Amino acid sequence: MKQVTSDEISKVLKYGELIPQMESALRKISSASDYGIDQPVRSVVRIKPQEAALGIMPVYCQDDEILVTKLISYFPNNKIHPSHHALIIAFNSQNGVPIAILDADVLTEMRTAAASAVASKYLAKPDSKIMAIIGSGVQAKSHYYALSEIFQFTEVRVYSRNTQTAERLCKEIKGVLCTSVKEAVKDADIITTVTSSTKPILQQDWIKPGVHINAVGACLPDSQEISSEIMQSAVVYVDNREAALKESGDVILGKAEIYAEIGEVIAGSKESKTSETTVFKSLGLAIEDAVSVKLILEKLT
Ligand SMILES: NC(=O)C1=CN([C@@H]2O[C@H](COP(=O)(O)OP(=O)(O)OC[C@H]3O[C@@H](n4cnc5c(N)ncnc54)[C@H](O)[C@@H]3O)[C@@H](O)[C@H]2O)C=CC1
Ligand SMILES: O=C([O-])C1=[NH+]CCC1
Repeated sequence: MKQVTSDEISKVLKYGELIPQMESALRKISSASDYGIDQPVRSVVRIKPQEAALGIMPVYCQDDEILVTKLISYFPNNKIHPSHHALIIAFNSQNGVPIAILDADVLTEMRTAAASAVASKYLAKPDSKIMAIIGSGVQAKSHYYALSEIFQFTEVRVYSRNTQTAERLCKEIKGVLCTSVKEAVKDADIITTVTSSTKPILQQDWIKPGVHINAVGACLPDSQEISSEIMQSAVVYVDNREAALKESGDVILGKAEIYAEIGEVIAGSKESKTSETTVFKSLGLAIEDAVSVKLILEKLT
């Protein structure tokens, strides 16, 4: 069985190729049976003393002949180690023989940002110039690079609870360090929330009408990143309805109505309402991991 490290993945996985794969995966999952996809909503084990979780994410896709499962741990209070650790096992979809085990940290970082880039392509205004990133961890950085493949930003603003990592990120991406969420999001065209906050950090009064928001954190039913007021007034898109209704505190506690899955917009069966305030609630799907694995294994062989 092949072993693939995150270093190898960093070398071969490029947003230019990953973003189109994510677009295709998101379209397919919204018509899952047409592509022979079996993807249950992930199982999540809660580790209460550490306010942590372990997710198990299997998927089979007949169309792409892929069968994988990801295991991902989420320990948001980690100080020395990163907050997420992921492994993927890929099986031969004809005979079930394991073919590869992948360190999936970089993969998760990149495919999540690539999915937000796809959502932003459809839901944000094409001439979006100002991006605000809330959070300064792994996903903050990857979202800057992935969205920059689609948009020509003239200003990227960063606010985070951790000033040190926010400063470091700003230095790398030539971003503007902000001292509050309110300051960061003022007049922003695209806002990406990538925090481990469990309480809403983004308020309606601070945002420009017509902004597009990628709500990427708060992937548990008792966590929120976006205020209920925004969730109830914006047009809400999700990666997967079933998952959002089970896993997203922003949807469940925010009492949001889901307008569409992003895959329905890609397929043309639902509108991309770019003139309105839009939220893409991302939870992360096993099919996103699966198509990334396929791309990586093709590159490595
Ligand atoms: N939707 C998806 O597919 C995925 C979602 N995620 C989620 O995205 C979020 C970010 O993930 P990573 O970047 O890997 O985590 P990370 O641990 O590297 O970074 C979290 C960041 O949030 C900041 N933060 C925490 N509370 C904050 C607050 N109240 N205000 C401002 N900043 C705050 C921290 O300072 C840190 O910079 C997590 O909630 C994670 O579970 C992660 C992977 C996939
Ligand atoms: O899809 C994913 O890998 C994750 N979603 C939330 C935390 C990790």
